Amino acid sequence: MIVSTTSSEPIAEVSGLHKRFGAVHAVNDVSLRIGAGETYGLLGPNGAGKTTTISMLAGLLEPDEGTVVVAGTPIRPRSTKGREAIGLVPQDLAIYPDLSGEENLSFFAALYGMPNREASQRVTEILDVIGLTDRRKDRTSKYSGGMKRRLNIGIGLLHSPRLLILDEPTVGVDPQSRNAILESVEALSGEGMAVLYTTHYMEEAERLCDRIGIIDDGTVIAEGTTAELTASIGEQERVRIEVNGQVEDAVEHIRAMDGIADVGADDHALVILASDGSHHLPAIIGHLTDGGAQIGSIDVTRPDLEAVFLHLTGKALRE
Ligand SMILES: Nc1ncnc2c1ncn2[C@@H]1O[C@H](COP(=O)(O)OP(=O)(O)OP(=O)(O)O)[C@@H](O)[C@H]1O
Repeated sequence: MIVSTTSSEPIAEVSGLHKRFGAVHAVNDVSLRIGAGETYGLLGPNGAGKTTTISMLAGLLEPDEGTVVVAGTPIRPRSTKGREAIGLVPQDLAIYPDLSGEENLSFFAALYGMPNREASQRVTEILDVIGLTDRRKDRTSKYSGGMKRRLNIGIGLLHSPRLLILDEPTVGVDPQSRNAILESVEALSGEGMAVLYTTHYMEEAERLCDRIGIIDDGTVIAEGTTAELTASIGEQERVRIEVNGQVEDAVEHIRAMDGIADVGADDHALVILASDGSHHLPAIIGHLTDGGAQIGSIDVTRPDLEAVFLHLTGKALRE
């Protein structure tokens, strides 16, 4: 298994977590570290153990075994110590439909015991981060599902946690809200927040996460950057070039280039496999056009996290 560690100040340190529900070993020896300013993605299908892991990380569920330390403080379910460092945004919404977005945030700020002046400034900041400033006065019963989800994230951010935990925050939200959520996470990470992001959408993990743990059946089966994970399965980039004219003569020439794994041809196209196929494109195109061929479409397919998951488990990430 690839294991990569963060180089920044560790904010979340999870070691050897186990949780069983009867015969189900929901979380089986999960360890991970997340540094300041780092977004860590826990990527896995439904039922893989993501929610159970973060419930233990946030101190809501007692692990059978293992330890959690956040911002230097051990987290234990029966103690509130260290909780102020954690912002947990669960899948379930906890907002009041009769209150506006702004009133919801102010209500939770008061609940956290924030002095009025500090609260009002923080609420303004949060509305900006989650992109709801212009809708702040509307009752949340009028909000779309995505806007409610964004407000839920805002509530998790009120007390300025060092670690923000988001449990599948974009499931069932409209594209505009989805984008707003991804942009908020990028901005928060840029400001130094550690983020744990669970998802079964590989595009989100690829876009947001500095490192990704792939979880299946309660076990993190691989961990690394997207590039490390895709490289680990030894799959190549596939470059398909549509060509008007003869391609057979070019096949041997391209095959002899350094770094080319294989070349195939049919009547109208060359298919080239290489670990860094796009890097070779200029030389390949130069060779083809010098030989009088006309180039049509060029299509580069890179191995992605879906391919990694399939390779490691024999299953598709999405059902
Ligand atoms: N309270 C519980 N009692 C019994 N089994 C549970 C409980 N919570 C979770 N499980 C089981 O543990 C396993 C992991 O569930 P978990 O919710 O952590 O997965 P997940 O990756 O978050 O998936 P999802 O996206 O569906 O929430 C599943 O088999 C689930 O049915």
